[in-house]
Amino acid sequence: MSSRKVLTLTLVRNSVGDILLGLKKRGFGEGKWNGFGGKVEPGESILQGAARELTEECGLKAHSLTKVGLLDFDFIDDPMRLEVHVFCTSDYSGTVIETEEMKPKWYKVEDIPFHEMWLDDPIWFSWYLKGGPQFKGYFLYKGLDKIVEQEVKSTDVPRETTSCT
Ligand SMILES: COc1nc(N)nc2c1ncn2[C@H]1C[C@H](O)[C@@H](COP(=O)(O)OP(=O)(O)OP(=O)(O)O)O1
Repeated sequence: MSSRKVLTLTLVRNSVGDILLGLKKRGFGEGKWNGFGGKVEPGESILQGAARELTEECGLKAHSLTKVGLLDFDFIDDPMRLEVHVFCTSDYSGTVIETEEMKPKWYKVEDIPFHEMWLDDPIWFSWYLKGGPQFKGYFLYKGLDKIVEQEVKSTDVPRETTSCT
């Protein structure tokens, strides 16, 4: 029987359009640049989980978050599906800090280091960057370094911005 883990992933852009990524220092995805996020904890909503993880991992407080997509990840020989809810925000306060989990850095969009990120990132990132309705992606990994099935498509669900206060 299969099971799933619900996670969040938040992409922050500043007033000049740069993207904040974090170098994961430990655990799953260690050594890769990614947005900020993690598991949704019991008793919190997905939005609350996304806001909490953002603060825990880079110090920023999101005032609102925009849901931009959903990514499902399966892994051959592992019954656990990862359901990753993708958010973005430019509505935040605070100072970016390095934490035990992440080393943050601002990137120009044209300099996003896809060669040091998850293999799926270059496939769905353009759906995030171009705006429009929410996207939905599916990836089947063999190990952590090979994708054997992939699909990203647009949904008819508009992006939705929700206040975090
Ligand atoms: C498999 O492909 C993935 N691609 C991308 N782009 N992002 C992924 C992938 N798998 C997981 N993620 C994201 C989802 C989360 O934002 C993090 C993983 O979070 P983590 O497992 O570290 O969750 P935490 O709750 O922070 O974990 P601990 O508190 O146990 O460290 O990566």
